[in-house]
Amino acid sequence: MASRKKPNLKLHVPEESIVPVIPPANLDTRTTITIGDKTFDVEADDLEKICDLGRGAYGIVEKMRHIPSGTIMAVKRITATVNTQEQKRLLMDLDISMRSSDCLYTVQFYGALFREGDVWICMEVMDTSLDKFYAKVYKHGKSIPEVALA
Ligand SMILES: Nc1ncnc2c1ncn2[C@@H]1O[C@H](COP(=O)(O)OP(=O)(O)OP(=O)(O)O)[C@@H](O)[C@H]1O
Repeated sequence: MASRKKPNLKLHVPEESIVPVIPPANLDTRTTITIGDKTFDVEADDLEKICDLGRGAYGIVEKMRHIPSGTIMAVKRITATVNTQEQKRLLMDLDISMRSSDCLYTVQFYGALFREGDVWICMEVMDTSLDKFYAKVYKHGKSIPEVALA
């Protein structure tokens, strides 16, 4: 069998861009968001749903407009029940979002807030996601290069 050269799929993330962030112990019903040079307060009541973006194992993701500023964002809504496993999962999700907020290869995390027991994670909207894009690529008989997938 011919030997295949292993592709270099390592992503190079500069050390200084990895900033450890501790998830907030008390999420509030509002959060302060900074996008570029604009900073504003976001309250769940100021967010209106535009459409559904998708559904994950622990929450639904919706495209929303922050009415006062006109900012469009993706909001992942996770129902916080008393189930500790779910709480853990939720905090892990938040933690990952926050930790990776400076990574070039992930969406920008804007902030999180509590809404009637649910946690809303606000983030940058992607043009598409791998699950949707992959289906299009496959339909056209194409493939995604491994380096892009990595
Ligand atoms: N920032 C975003 N912009 C656009 N679409 C998004 C965004 N985040 C999630 N989605 C869409 O919503 C779907 C569900 O997202 P979610 O993060 O909940 O999925 P998951 O990682 O597959 O699930 P889970 O983390 O619950 O196991 C995604 O597959 C994607 O299609």
